Amino acid sequence: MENQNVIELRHVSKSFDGFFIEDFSLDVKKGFVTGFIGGNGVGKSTTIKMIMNLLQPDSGSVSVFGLDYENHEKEIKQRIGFVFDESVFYENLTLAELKEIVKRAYVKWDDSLFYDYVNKFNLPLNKKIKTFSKGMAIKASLTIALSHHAELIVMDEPTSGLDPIFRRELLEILHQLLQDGDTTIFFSTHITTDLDSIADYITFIHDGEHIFTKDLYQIEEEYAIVKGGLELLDQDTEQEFIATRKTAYGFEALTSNKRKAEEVFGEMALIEAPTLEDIMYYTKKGAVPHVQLNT
Ligand SMILES: Nc1ncnc2c1ncn2[C@@H]1O[C@H](COP(=O)(O)OP(=O)(O)OP(=O)(O)O)[C@@H](O)[C@H]1O
Repeated sequence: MENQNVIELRHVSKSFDGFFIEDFSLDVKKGFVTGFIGGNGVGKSTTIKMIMNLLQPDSGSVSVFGLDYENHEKEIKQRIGFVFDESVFYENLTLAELKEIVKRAYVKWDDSLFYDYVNKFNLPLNKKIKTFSKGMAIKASLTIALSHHAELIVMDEPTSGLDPIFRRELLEILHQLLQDGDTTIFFSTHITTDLDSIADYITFIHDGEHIFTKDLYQIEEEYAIVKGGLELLDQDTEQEFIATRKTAYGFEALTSNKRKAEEVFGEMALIEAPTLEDIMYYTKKGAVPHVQLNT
């Protein structure tokens, strides 16, 4: 049977001075959208660079389409469209000139698709790329990435620096790509609300550690924000929470065991669905176990 994971990281470690990813494993499922979330400096770009072979792990393995980079780099790169935040384009070129260079690298390059996106994004073909605004540069990067019928689209914060209208357009384009069949999309973002409408799975990384990959439904089933009076808190009940925030009026806390919280607190507390931002916020605060946030 064909492997249903397009990306597999196995026990990957990578360290920089003062930062490390250790024993990081990850599966990205074929044909789905996986949103990659986490705070600033937790290792998202580093992970994406390892997926793209722009950085090599110190140990562990990375495979894409079931292939390793050591023996299959060309084949893997043919099948990926990559969009990233930093401009590594040849900035003195125009988009038309850049296209002529890039198209030679891709067997499945499609000029008509390229011009469709250029028109859709209203991009100038004959202006130097260095004169592009940040949004235009991301649109240009996206245009290049989408013009060679890639099976996997990897994007490092594609929506950062984009206005809300284009962000919505981008999500629509991604929806269309998905309808065409087997395309897999993996992208990092800080704008977690973008994920509600498009992501099937969420991968959450914190301080170089893979906290979870879950589908949105599973997150809703397992995680909850619990709100109640301070009298409900004691050592035992607090153990249930990832982190607790106390105010003069009561507490608010995140649990990853919603059912247990319902059993323990019943009608005495409010039990609500958390946002992805809530999960990120409390996980960061709870990195020291059972931390109390007195605000
Ligand atoms: N080439 C490098 N040399 C040294 N340190 C690096 C290098 N690349 C990344 N780092 C460090 O690794 C850590 C993780 O960085 P990374 O860019 O992966 O985070 P991120 O999750 O993408 O953050 P952000 O959301 O802010 O872009 C940071 O502390 C960063 O300074």
